[in-house]
Amino acid sequence: MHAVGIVAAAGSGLRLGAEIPKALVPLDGRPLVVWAVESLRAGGVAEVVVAVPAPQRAAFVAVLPADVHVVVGGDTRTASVRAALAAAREHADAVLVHDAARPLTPPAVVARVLAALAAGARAVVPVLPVVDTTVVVDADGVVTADVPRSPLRRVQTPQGFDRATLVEAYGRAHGTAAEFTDDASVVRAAGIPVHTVAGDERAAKITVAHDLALAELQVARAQAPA
Ligand SMILES: Nc1ccn([C@@H]2O[C@H](COP(=O)(O)OP(=O)(O)OP(=O)(O)O)[C@@H](O)[C@H]2O)c(=O)n1
Ligand SMILES: C[C@](O)(CO)[C@H](O)COP(=O)(O)O
Repeated sequence: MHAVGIVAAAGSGLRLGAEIPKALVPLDGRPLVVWAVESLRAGGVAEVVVAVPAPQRAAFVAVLPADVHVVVGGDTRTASVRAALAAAREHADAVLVHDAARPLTPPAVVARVLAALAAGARAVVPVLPVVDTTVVVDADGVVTADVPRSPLRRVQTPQGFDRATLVEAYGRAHGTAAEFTDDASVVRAAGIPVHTVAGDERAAKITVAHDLALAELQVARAQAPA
Protein backbone atom coordinates (compact mmCIF):
# COMPACT_ATOMS: atom_id res chain seq x y z
CA MET A 1 0.00 0.00 0.00
CA HIS A 2 1.37 3.44 -0.92
CA ALA A 3 0.16 6.16 1.45
CA VAL A 4 0.54 9.91 1.08
CA GLY A 5 0.33 12.19 4.12
CA ILE A 6 -1.47 15.53 4.24
CA VAL A 7 -0.64 17.94 7.06
CA ALA A 8 -3.20 20.71 7.64
CA ALA A 9 -1.05 23.64 8.75
CA ALA A 10 -2.84 26.67 7.30
CA GLY A 11 -4.63 27.80 10.46
CA SER A 12 -3.78 31.00 12.27
CA GLY A 13 -3.96 29.70 15.83
CA LEU A 14 -6.21 32.40 17.28
CA ARG A 15 -6.83 30.43 20.48
CA LEU A 16 -3.09 29.93 21.05
CA GLY A 17 -2.54 33.66 20.63
CA ALA A 18 1.00 33.57 19.21
CA GLU A 19 2.17 36.29 16.86
CA ILE A 20 2.96 33.77 14.12
CA PRO A 21 0.79 31.00 12.60
CA LYS A 22 0.40 28.16 15.11
CA ALA A 23 2.15 25.59 12.90
CA LEU A 24 5.33 27.72 12.96
CA VAL A 25 5.35 28.07 16.74
CA PRO A 26 8.40 26.28 18.18
CA LEU A 27 8.22 23.24 20.44
CA ASP A 28 11.67 22.47 21.89
CA GLY A 29 13.04 24.82 19.23
CA ARG A 30 11.40 23.24 16.18
CA PRO A 31 8.13 24.36 14.53
CA LEU A 32 5.03 22.26 15.26
CA VAL A 33 4.61 21.50 11.55
CA VAL A 34 8.07 19.90 11.41
CA TRP A 35 7.19 17.62 14.34
CA ALA A 36 3.94 16.61 12.62
CA VAL A 37 5.72 15.73 9.36
CA GLU A 38 8.29 13.70 11.31
CA SER A 39 5.53 11.79 13.13
CA LEU A 40 3.99 10.73 9.83
CA ARG A 41 7.37 9.71 8.44
CA ALA A 42 8.36 7.77 11.54
CA GLY A 43 5.06 5.91 11.32
CA GLY A 44 5.65 4.85 7.71
CA VAL A 45 4.36 7.69 5.47
CA ALA A 46 7.24 8.99 3.38
CA GLU A 47 5.48 11.32 0.94
CA VAL A 48 3.92 14.40 2.55
CA VAL A 49 1.92 17.41 1.32
CA VAL A 50 1.56 20.37 3.72
CA ALA A 51 -1.16 23.05 3.41
CA VAL A 52 0.11 26.43 4.65
CA PRO A 53 -1.21 30.01 4.94
CA ALA A 54 -0.48 32.02 1.75
CA PRO A 55 1.28 34.98 3.43
CA GLN A 56 3.79 32.73 5.25
CA ARG A 57 4.43 30.25 2.43
CA ALA A 58 8.13 31.14 2.21
CA ALA A 59 8.61 30.77 5.97
CA PHE A 60 7.12 27.26 5.86
CA VAL A 61 9.26 26.26 2.86
CA ALA A 62 12.32 27.45 4.79
CA VAL A 63 11.69 25.15 7.77
CA LEU A 64 10.29 22.04 6.05
CA PRO A 65 12.40 19.28 4.48
CA ALA A 66 13.03 19.95 0.78
CA ASP A 67 11.09 16.87 -0.35
CA VAL A 68 7.84 18.03 1.32
CA HIS A 69 5.29 19.40 -1.16
CA VAL A 70 3.93 22.75 0.09
CA VAL A 71 0.54 24.06 -1.10
CA VAL A 72 -1.48 27.11 -0.10
CA GLY A 73 -4.43 26.20 2.14
CA GLY A 74 -7.83 27.84 2.47
CA ASP A 75 -10.03 29.72 4.92
CA THR A 76 -11.20 26.56 6.69
CA ARG A 77 -9.49 23.30 7.60
CA THR A 78 -11.72 21.53 5.05
CA ALA A 79 -10.60 23.96 2.31
CA SER A 80 -6.95 23.42 3.26
CA VAL A 81 -7.27 19.62 3.12
CA ARG A 82 -9.10 19.92 -0.21
CA ALA A 83 -6.19 21.94 -1.65
CA ALA A 84 -3.63 19.42 -0.43
CA LEU A 85 -5.69 16.49 -1.70
CA ALA A 86 -5.72 18.04 -5.18
CA ALA A 87 -1.92 18.17 -5.06
CA ALA A 88 -1.45 14.63 -3.73
CA ARG A 89 0.02 12.35 -6.34
CA GLU A 90 -2.51 9.99 -7.92
CA HIS A 91 -0.33 6.91 -7.56
CA ALA A 92 -1.11 6.84 -3.82
CA ASP A 93 -3.84 4.41 -2.82
CA ALA A 94 -4.22 5.72 0.75
CA VAL A 95 -4.22 9.19 2.32
CA LEU A 96 -3.51 10.06 5.97
CA VAL A 97 -4.70 13.52 7.01
CA HIS A 98 -2.93 14.94 10.06
CA ASP A 99 -3.05 18.18 12.06
CA ALA A 100 0.15 20.21 12.39
CA ALA A 101 -1.34 20.98 15.80
CA ARG A 102 -0.70 17.38 16.99
CA PRO A 103 3.12 17.43 17.01
CA LEU A 104 3.80 14.61 19.48
CA THR A 105 1.67 11.93 17.84
CA PRO A 106 3.52 8.63 18.46
CA PRO A 107 4.51 6.74 15.28
CA ALA A 108 2.56 3.75 16.65
CA VAL A 109 -0.71 5.68 16.13
CA VAL A 110 0.23 6.28 12.48
CA ALA A 111 1.12 2.60 12.14
CA ARG A 112 -2.24 1.50 13.61
CA VAL A 113 -4.11 3.67 11.09
CA LEU A 114 -2.04 2.27 8.21
CA ALA A 115 -2.62 -1.30 9.41
CA ALA A 116 -6.41 -0.79 9.51
CA LEU A 117 -6.34 0.53 5.94
CA ALA A 118 -4.18 -2.40 4.83
CA ALA A 119 -6.74 -4.73 6.44
CA GLY A 120 -9.48 -3.25 4.23
CA ALA A 121 -11.01 -0.27 6.07
CA ARG A 122 -11.91 2.62 3.72
CA ALA A 123 -11.83 5.15 6.56
CA VAL A 124 -10.23 4.95 10.01
CA VAL A 125 -9.71 7.38 12.88
CA PRO A 126 -7.74 7.13 16.16
CA VAL A 127 -10.00 7.67 19.17
CA LEU A 128 -9.89 7.95 22.96
CA PRO A 129 -12.67 7.55 25.53
CA VAL A 130 -14.38 10.54 27.15
CA VAL A 131 -13.35 10.69 30.80
CA ASP A 132 -15.39 13.62 32.15
CA THR A 133 -19.11 13.76 32.84
CA THR A 134 -20.62 15.27 29.70
CA VAL A 135 -23.76 17.42 29.58
CA VAL A 136 -25.92 19.56 27.29
CA VAL A 137 -26.53 23.20 28.26
CA ASP A 138 -29.05 25.79 27.05
CA ALA A 139 -28.31 29.34 25.91
CA ASP A 140 -28.08 30.46 29.56
CA GLY A 141 -25.53 27.80 30.43
CA VAL A 142 -28.01 25.74 32.42
CA VAL A 143 -27.66 21.97 32.12
CA THR A 144 -30.58 20.46 30.22
CA ALA A 145 -29.40 16.86 29.83
CA ASP A 146 -26.72 14.38 30.83
CA VAL A 147 -25.08 12.53 27.96
CA PRO A 148 -24.25 8.83 28.46
CA ARG A 149 -20.49 8.90 27.90
CA SER A 150 -19.68 5.23 27.38
CA PRO A 151 -20.33 5.30 23.59
CA LEU A 152 -18.59 8.70 23.15
CA ARG A 153 -15.06 9.02 21.76
CA ARG A 154 -12.63 11.90 21.21
CA VAL A 155 -11.30 11.80 17.65
CA GLN A 156 -7.65 12.49 16.87
CA THR A 157 -5.49 12.53 13.75
CA PRO A 158 -3.99 11.16 11.54
CA GLN A 159 -7.20 10.01 9.92
CA GLY A 160 -6.68 7.42 7.18
CA PHE A 161 -8.66 6.87 4.00
CA ASP A 162 -8.71 4.91 0.83
CA ARG A 163 -7.66 7.69 -1.56
CA ALA A 164 -10.50 7.31 -4.07
CA THR A 165 -13.02 7.29 -1.20
CA LEU A 166 -11.69 10.55 0.24
CA VAL A 167 -11.52 12.25 -3.17
CA GLU A 168 -15.11 11.23 -3.94
CA ALA A 169 -16.39 12.34 -0.52
CA TYR A 170 -14.70 15.73 -0.84
CA GLY A 171 -16.20 16.04 -4.32
CA ARG A 172 -19.70 15.38 -2.96
CA ALA A 173 -19.24 17.81 -0.08
CA HIS A 174 -18.12 20.65 -2.36
CA GLY A 175 -20.64 23.48 -2.50
CA THR A 176 -22.88 22.10 0.26
CA ALA A 177 -23.67 24.21 3.32
CA ALA A 178 -22.42 21.48 5.68
CA GLU A 179 -19.59 22.43 8.03
CA PHE A 180 -17.11 19.67 8.82
CA THR A 181 -14.67 19.67 11.72
CA ASP A 182 -12.67 16.72 10.41
CA ASP A 183 -12.21 14.54 7.34
CA ALA A 184 -13.99 11.49 8.71
CA SER A 185 -17.21 13.51 8.92
CA VAL A 186 -16.83 14.44 5.23
CA VAL A 187 -16.54 10.73 4.43
CA ARG A 188 -19.40 9.74 6.74
CA ALA A 189 -21.62 12.34 5.05
CA ALA A 190 -21.04 10.34 1.85
CA GLY A 191 -22.33 7.20 3.60
CA ILE A 192 -18.98 5.50 4.14
CA PRO A 193 -18.48 3.71 7.51
CA VAL A 194 -15.62 5.09 9.58
CA HIS A 195 -13.66 2.58 11.67
CA THR A 196 -11.63 3.34 14.80
CA VAL A 197 -8.27 2.38 16.28
CA ALA A 198 -6.79 3.33 19.63
CA GLY A 199 -5.53 6.90 19.83
CA ASP A 200 -2.96 8.17 22.32
CA GLU A 201 -3.06 10.99 24.90
CA ARG A 202 0.34 12.12 23.61
CA ALA A 203 -1.32 12.96 20.28
CA ALA A 204 -3.25 15.77 22.00
CA LYS A 205 -4.05 18.85 19.93
CA ILE A 206 -2.31 22.09 20.81
CA THR A 207 -5.13 24.61 20.95
CA VAL A 208 -4.41 26.98 23.87
CA ALA A 209 -1.18 28.07 25.60
CA HIS A 210 -1.57 25.46 28.35
CA ASP A 211 -1.44 22.68 25.72
CA LEU A 212 1.90 24.00 24.44
CA ALA A 213 3.30 24.14 27.97
CA LEU A 214 2.28 20.50 28.50
CA ALA A 215 3.90 19.49 25.22
CA GLU A 216 7.17 21.16 26.28
CA LEU A 217 7.08 19.15 29.52
CA GLN A 218 6.37 15.97 27.55
CA VAL A 219 9.45 16.56 25.36
CA ALA A 220 11.63 17.40 28.37
CA ARG A 221 10.53 14.23 30.15
CA ALA A 222 11.24 12.12 27.06
CA GLN A 223 14.76 13.63 26.85
CA ALA A 224 15.58 13.30 30.56
CA PRO A 225 18.14 10.63 31.47
CA ALA A 226 16.48 7.52 32.92
N1 LIG B 1 -7.96 27.28 7.48
C1 LIG B 1 -7.36 26.32 8.19
C2 LIG B 1 -7.65 26.14 9.58
C3 LIG B 1 -6.99 25.16 10.28
N2 LIG B 1 -6.07 24.38 9.64
C4 LIG B 1 -5.30 23.39 10.39
O1 LIG B 1 -6.15 22.45 11.01
C5 LIG B 1 -5.54 21.98 12.22
C6 LIG B 1 -6.54 22.01 13.38
O2 LIG B 1 -7.05 23.31 13.49
P1 LIG B 1 -6.95 24.20 14.80
O3 LIG B 1 -6.24 23.51 15.87
O4 LIG B 1 -8.31 24.74 15.07
O5 LIG B 1 -5.99 25.37 14.29
P2 LIG B 1 -6.32 26.88 14.02
O6 LIG B 1 -7.50 27.02 13.11
O7 LIG B 1 -5.04 27.46 13.56
O8 LIG B 1 -6.68 27.40 15.50
P3 LIG B 1 -7.72 28.52 15.94
O9 LIG B 1 -9.09 27.94 15.68
O10 LIG B 1 -7.43 28.71 17.39
O11 LIG B 1 -7.46 29.75 15.11
C7 LIG B 1 -4.33 22.88 12.50
O12 LIG B 1 -3.14 22.14 12.30
C8 LIG B 1 -4.51 24.03 11.53
O13 LIG B 1 -3.28 24.57 11.02
C9 LIG B 1 -5.82 24.54 8.28
O14 LIG B 1 -4.99 23.83 7.71
N3 LIG B 1 -6.48 25.52 7.58
C1 LIG C 1 -9.47 17.34 13.11
C2 LIG C 1 -9.60 17.40 14.61
O1 LIG C 1 -8.32 17.56 15.20
C3 LIG C 1 -10.15 16.06 15.11
O2 LIG C 1 -10.32 16.11 16.48
C4 LIG C 1 -10.48 18.53 15.10
O3 LIG C 1 -11.80 18.35 14.65
C5 LIG C 1 -9.97 19.90 14.68
O4 LIG C 1 -10.80 20.89 15.27
P1 LIG C 1 -10.37 22.41 15.30
O5 LIG C 1 -11.49 23.17 15.91
O6 LIG C 1 -10.11 22.79 13.86
O7 LIG C 1 -9.15 22.50 16.15
